[in-house]
Amino acid sequence: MSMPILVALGAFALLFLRFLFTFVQNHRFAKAHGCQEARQQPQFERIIGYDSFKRQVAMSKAKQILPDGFQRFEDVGDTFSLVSMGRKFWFTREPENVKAVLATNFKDFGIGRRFRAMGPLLGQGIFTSDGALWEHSRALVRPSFTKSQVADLDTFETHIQRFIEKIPHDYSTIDLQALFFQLTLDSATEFLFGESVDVLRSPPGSEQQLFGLSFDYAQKEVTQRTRLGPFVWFYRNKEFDIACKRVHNFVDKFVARALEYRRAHRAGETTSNEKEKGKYIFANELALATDDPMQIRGELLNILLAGRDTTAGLLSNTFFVLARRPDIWAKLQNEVDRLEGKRPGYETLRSMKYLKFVLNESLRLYPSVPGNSRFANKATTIPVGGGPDGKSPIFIPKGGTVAYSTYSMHRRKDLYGEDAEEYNPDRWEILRVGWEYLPFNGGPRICVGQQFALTEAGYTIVRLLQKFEKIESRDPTPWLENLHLTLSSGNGVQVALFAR
Ligand code: HEM
Repeated sequence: MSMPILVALGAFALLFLRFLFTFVQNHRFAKAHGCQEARQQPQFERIIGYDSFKRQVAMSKAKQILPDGFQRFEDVGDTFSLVSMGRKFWFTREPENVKAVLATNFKDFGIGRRFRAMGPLLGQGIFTSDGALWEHSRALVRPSFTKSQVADLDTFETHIQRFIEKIPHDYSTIDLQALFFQLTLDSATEFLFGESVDVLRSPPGSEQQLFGLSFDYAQKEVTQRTRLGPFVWFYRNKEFDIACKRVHNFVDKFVARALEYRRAHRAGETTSNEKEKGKYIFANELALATDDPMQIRGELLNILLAGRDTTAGLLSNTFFVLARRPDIWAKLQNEVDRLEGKRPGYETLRSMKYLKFVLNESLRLYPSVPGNSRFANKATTIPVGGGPDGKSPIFIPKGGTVAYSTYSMHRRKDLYGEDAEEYNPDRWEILRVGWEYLPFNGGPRICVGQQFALTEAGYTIVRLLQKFEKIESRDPTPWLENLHLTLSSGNGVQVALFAR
């Protein structure tokens, strides 16, 4: 036998032995933990699982990924496995499983190769990193989200006024969703960079507008890159590269300013930038903690991505419903009118009960992040879903993916009652929730911007209801999903608003 054949046979034998060893080890581990198999999504075959991939693509085109996923849970069970493009997934909408993945067994799971798809746009930062890098990012970013920093409503008011100026006074139709995305870009950049890109006012073709368009484009491409998995290495798109470059060049000016702030701060000087504004600037605070320009840029873009579309989606989905539900609009207006036209502060917003119910209910039926997944770093388990009664733990091998659907969990009738799919803010009068309600995630990676988002969304709703008497839907179609990394309304929010 020739040498190359001997080497090949040796390698094959080693691989086989390794496979056998892992198989026996996994089997023992699963048995010791009382694990049983999860239910299986019926499939044509479970080796490649092409049917599953095809269904996903078709549902995405029809804007039906979320209802289709919900129906699968209804048909197969609250936890099931399926194979798609050669990879096995465990899908779940069981609060106990989600809690295990995000909190109890947090160290057993990671975010996988998020950086691979998102790195070219976002770089390394809190959202794209794992392990020690993530811990470092989280520690860097966390102090910037205290109450005093997220409650800068004076600055936000200027953006709201620019937003209101864009609403026609002749009752003609406007897509509020497009405006909400501009509003949240303006306010997020103000908080992060110390200077808003002001897309609500900047002229077409301006540097600010180009930044907004490039960021939007690159973000959509990131969704596409995420779907491609390891095949992303073979995927080239020049426009994406140009968009990333534009975004980086734009942000780097603010990074340089922040580093100048650091130098001045250390020298005991005040920069003209800080003197002028005298306000909290996230980039500057980061620069006090690190002088690495790539890390500052990365964290800024990570937070822009995590915070901007999510809040715009929440506002859009809420106004989509409000335009069709005069009863809810009237109740909300009743509460808003108790302010007698005054601008609400942070504490006032927190005390507005019905406003809170409306936000809770929007995030229940239309969670801005409707699904997510985690990847096992080592052999582990999730507590329920195995065996014929679905009560046994399930074994998850190293590299296995657990995908959880917040959208489907939030619509379970056994958790929320027979009217689970109805928009009813009043349910929050008595509803007490734990892991079955998870719009902001849970465990160590819980959303850092939760209070920021709820304050901004609540303030926007109050100011719009103070300005407008009535809202009218100009779109007869039912709600459809617009699902990229986050969720918004597929047909936008086509309405007319009637000033008081
Ligand atoms: C309605 C609005 C929002 C919703 C529903 C929301 C939801 C979420 C969810 C579900 C996650 C977990 C993602 C994951 O682990 O894969 C998350 C993470 C995060 N969110 Fe939010 N978010 C919102 C607004 C914001 C805002 C306004 C900011 C900042 C200004 C923000 C900053 C972050 C950051 C930095 C993370 C990553 C945390 C980490 O990995 O440690 N979010 N958010």
